[in-house]
Amino acid sequence: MLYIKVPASTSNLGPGFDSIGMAINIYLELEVEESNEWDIQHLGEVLSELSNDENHYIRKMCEHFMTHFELEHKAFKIIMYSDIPLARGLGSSGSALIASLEIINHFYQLNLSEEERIRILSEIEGHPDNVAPSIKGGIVAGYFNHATNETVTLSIPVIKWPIMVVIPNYELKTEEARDVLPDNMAFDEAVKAGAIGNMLVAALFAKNYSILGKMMMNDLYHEQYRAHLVPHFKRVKDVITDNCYAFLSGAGPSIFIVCHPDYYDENRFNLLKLPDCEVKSIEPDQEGVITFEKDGHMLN
Ligand SMILES: Nc1ncnc2c1ncn2[C@@H]1O[C@H](COP(=O)(O)OP(=O)(O)OP(=O)(O)O)[C@@H](O)[C@H]1O
Ligand SMILES: N[C@@H](CCO)C(=O)O
Repeated sequence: MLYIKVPASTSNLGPGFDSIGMAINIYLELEVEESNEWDIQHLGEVLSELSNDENHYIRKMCEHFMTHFELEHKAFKIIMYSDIPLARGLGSSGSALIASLEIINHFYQLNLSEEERIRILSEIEGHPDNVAPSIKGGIVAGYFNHATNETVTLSIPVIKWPIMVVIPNYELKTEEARDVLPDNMAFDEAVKAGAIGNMLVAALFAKNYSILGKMMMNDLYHEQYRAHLVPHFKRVKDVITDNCYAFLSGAGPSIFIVCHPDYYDENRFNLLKLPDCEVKSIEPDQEGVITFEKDGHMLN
């Protein structure tokens, strides 16, 4: 029996659009074995609405990889549990994609390296900021070069201040949140946006979380275009104090909060009063995806 555990991710960290993400301690777990026919079972609430037919994303991606690598098609029995809410900007599709490639890598003994898996999956997603951190763990900066089909990634020290995520009770599909982005950006605006992103990375390495927070809240690439899709974003910004910083997690609608330790309790309490959302205290996941063979079931 193959066991796979994939962390969720928050991407962009504000101005690191499509290129910086962090793995977090919310997980997708799977038990997988070869079978005569496809059989996908969902445990728990989060995945309960998903179909288990041929349109299931993990099945579709496994079949895609079998064709891509010119492999004889196999079927699998999968039992799956997830705490990663779907279409909330916490990388659920990236985690499912990683699980699919882990299955193929294991059962066909492809021995794909970590870098190779990140490259293959970044090409499918179009950007590495969910899959790279969920594979490597921690915060990862990545660049996917569409022209040469290469990916470069490097790890960055994780944030030491407390973090929370506000998860609204509605979905926002990444596709919809990308459709509202502009096709072009003026040169001077792009220079400013890049400088803010550079300062974000410098602040992470310098562990200067006040500057980090300010940079997180100064994104020019995507938040202004997506804000109308996430009414909770303004409500969150209205209740947090000056030492607490908020950015849109991935494509939204979840909102990520990084908070000075002395102000954490007060801010958490205020956020808990907001209607129609869940507030979770979380931590970075430092391990990334885990895959191993085992006897018997762990999920039931
Ligand atoms: N474990 C899973 N099994 C099957 N399909 C999944 C799974 N997780 C996610 N999906 C599919 O991915 C869709 C959500 O993908 P989408 O890219 O819109 O959001 P996200 O990945 O949660 O957010 P973001 O990319 O902004 O971080 C779900 O509606 C579902 O179809
Ligand atoms: N960087 C991506 C993450 C969502 O997959 C975005 O913001 O659209």
